[in-house]
Amino acid sequence: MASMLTQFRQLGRKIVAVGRNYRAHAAELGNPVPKKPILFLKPTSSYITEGEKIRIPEECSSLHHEVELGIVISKNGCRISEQEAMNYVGGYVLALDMTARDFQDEAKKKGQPWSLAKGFDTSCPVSNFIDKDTLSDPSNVRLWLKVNNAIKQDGSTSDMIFSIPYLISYISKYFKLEEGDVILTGTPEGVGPVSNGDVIEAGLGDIISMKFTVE
Ligand SMILES: CC(=O)CC(=O)C(=O)O
Ligand SMILES: [Mg+2]
Repeated sequence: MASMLTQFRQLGRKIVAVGRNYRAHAAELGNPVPKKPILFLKPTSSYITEGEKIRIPEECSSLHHEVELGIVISKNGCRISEQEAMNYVGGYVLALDMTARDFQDEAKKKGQPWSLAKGFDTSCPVSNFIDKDTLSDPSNVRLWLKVNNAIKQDGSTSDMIFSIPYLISYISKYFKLEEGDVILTGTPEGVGPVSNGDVIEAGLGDIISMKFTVE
């Protein structure tokens, strides 16, 4: 299991991301609270790990940070029940769902997909793999993020609207989940812009932290 992070990158498995899974984040962007999970995909080419830089996409004028808990799937499954769901979790990663907010706002207005806003190269920085046993209660863990040492996001996964078992079950009704897939579970409030040269530091309680520079 220790090599799972390398493995999921090599497998090139999909990244399924959940939007608006925290009421306060939906409210801060003036979005309604969803009745069902909002899903979108990020390409595996968007992954970066520590040491690599976050690049502002061409013509983007508002690149936002979103800190999220990522679930790493350990085995293939379709139509997984909520009761069985946690048996499909191999571990976790701390992730940033970097978002070109101006692109997303424009896409929303025009009813277009979010692919460019969410899936550009370097839009999915991830931490080292976190073993399942290291995170005993993923439903109640602090998620925090600082920009240039100033705290911007400080939330808890206990505020998720849709639980981890529910998300795994819901997603697997539509997408076959495969070993190495990652589910990004949404961001708490406090999202905001970053600029060239900014240093983003994020953490999951005191279990893991990671640092990325914007360039
Ligand atoms: C408004 C969003 O970008 C949705 C999203 O990604 C989230 O984490 O919430
Ligand atoms: Mg997000």
